[in-house]
Amino acid sequence: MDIIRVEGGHAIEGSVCVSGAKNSALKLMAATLLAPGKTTLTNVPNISDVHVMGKVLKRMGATIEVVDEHSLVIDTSSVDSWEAPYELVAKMRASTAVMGPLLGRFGRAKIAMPGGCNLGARKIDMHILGLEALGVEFDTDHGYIYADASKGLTGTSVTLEFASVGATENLIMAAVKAKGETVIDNAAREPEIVDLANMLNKMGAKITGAGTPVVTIEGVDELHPVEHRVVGDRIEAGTFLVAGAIMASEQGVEVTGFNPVHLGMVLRKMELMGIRTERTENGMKVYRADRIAPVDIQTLPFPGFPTDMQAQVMVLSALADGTSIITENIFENRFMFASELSRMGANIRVEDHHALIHGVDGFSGAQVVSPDLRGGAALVIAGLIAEGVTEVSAIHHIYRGYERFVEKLTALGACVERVTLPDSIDD
Ligand SMILES: CC(=O)N[C@H]1[C@@H](OP(=O)(O)OP(=O)(O)OC[C@H]2O[C@@H](n3ccc(=O)[nH]c3=O)[C@H](O)[C@@H]2O)O[C@H](CO)[C@@H](O)[C@@H]1O
Ligand SMILES: C=C(OP(=O)(O)O)C(=O)O
Repeated sequence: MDIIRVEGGHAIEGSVCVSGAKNSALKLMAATLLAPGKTTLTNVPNISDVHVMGKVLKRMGATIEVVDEHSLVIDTSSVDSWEAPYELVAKMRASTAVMGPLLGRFGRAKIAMPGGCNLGARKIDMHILGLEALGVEFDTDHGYIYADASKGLTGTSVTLEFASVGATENLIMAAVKAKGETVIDNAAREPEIVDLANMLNKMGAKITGAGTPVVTIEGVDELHPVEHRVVGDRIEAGTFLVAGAIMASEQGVEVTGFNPVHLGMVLRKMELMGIRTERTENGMKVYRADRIAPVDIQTLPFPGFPTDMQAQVMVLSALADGTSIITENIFENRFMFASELSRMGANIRVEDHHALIHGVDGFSGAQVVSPDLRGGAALVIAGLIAEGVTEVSAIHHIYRGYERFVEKLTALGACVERVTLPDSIDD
């Protein structure tokens, strides 16, 4: 079993460059299915979720050439299967992003039903309702969804009940090949959706309005392969900014490789907490806060505060002078992290989707378990300032979305290592 061991109390400084965004790269990889031929993706993060999406595409008959650690050439010309199997969907829910492209190109898809995960039920009913409006017929059998668009996809108007990222993406990727115009109202506006639309437009799609609540897609007959660079990971950037806010030396920590505009609400809340950040030529610099002010945050779809930054910012609020309140509106079960942070001395009371966080003077190192991807990363960050040693287990969650997390922190001067523990005699 591998764990991440952190010795607290070492200041960090210097510059860290974030990788390409997981939440964009996965969808861009799925979108290559729409353009038979070789699409080149650069700035692809080397993380386990990307490896899983690679396996999904290869199972369908795609070939993937790894040009270098961050560049992939994906050839989808010989794809001859339309199935995302259970063992891969169970590993990564974002495998469902192949549904829209498969329907767009082949008119059919067989996708294992994703089921819930440690964040909540995570249904895909909105994906299905939207695709049905485009003319897709659905059937479910033995845990699989069978989607059939053999009668063709026809442009339509879809109003999403909630601005779902995944539903918006699947609808866009199907609608690019539909006959006529599709309008998605109450579309999600995340920067990763804009990245997807940009790549699809380069491929020949006609999408306007991505990044606004109304996305319009004029269907086309064919898409062609392109070269595209994955947008920088705003959530990884935010994670390192939080690390700097609690442990930077006087020089501060610079985070590069992302667009600060994508972190607008996070930076605003950090400012309200008394954390000083400044724009640099290539990103943002953050300085350690002597005193952190309590804050009131609620997670919302972009441009609201991202749920994927909730755990990291809870670390800051747990050290504030006063009581903060964090409301989680996106996932019903995203406070598992709070009880792990409490093992390190945090004072947090969770009631439904609200967390009341009474600031404490410091954390004490402890053995804790990553409850999920962002919670795991946040525990490592908390360990940077904790007194003594923190050992974080279940770190496979962290490696789903953070490339070289330990190495990047170590390069900043943190005392962090990945350790393989011998099997216990009880195993
Ligand atoms: C791989 C990826 O890009 N993941 C991101 C994506 O997840 P994902 O695309 O799954 O998130 P959604 O925006 O779709 O989901 C938000 C909420 O809507 C619910 N819902 C969604 C679809 C549906 O058909 N029915 C339904 O009830 C979900 O259970 C959840 O409670 O956006 C989330 C919200 O910004 C981020 O936290 C995830 O990191
Ligand atoms: C929730 C996340 O991802 P996923 O949707 O892949 O589980 C995340 O990136 O924090």
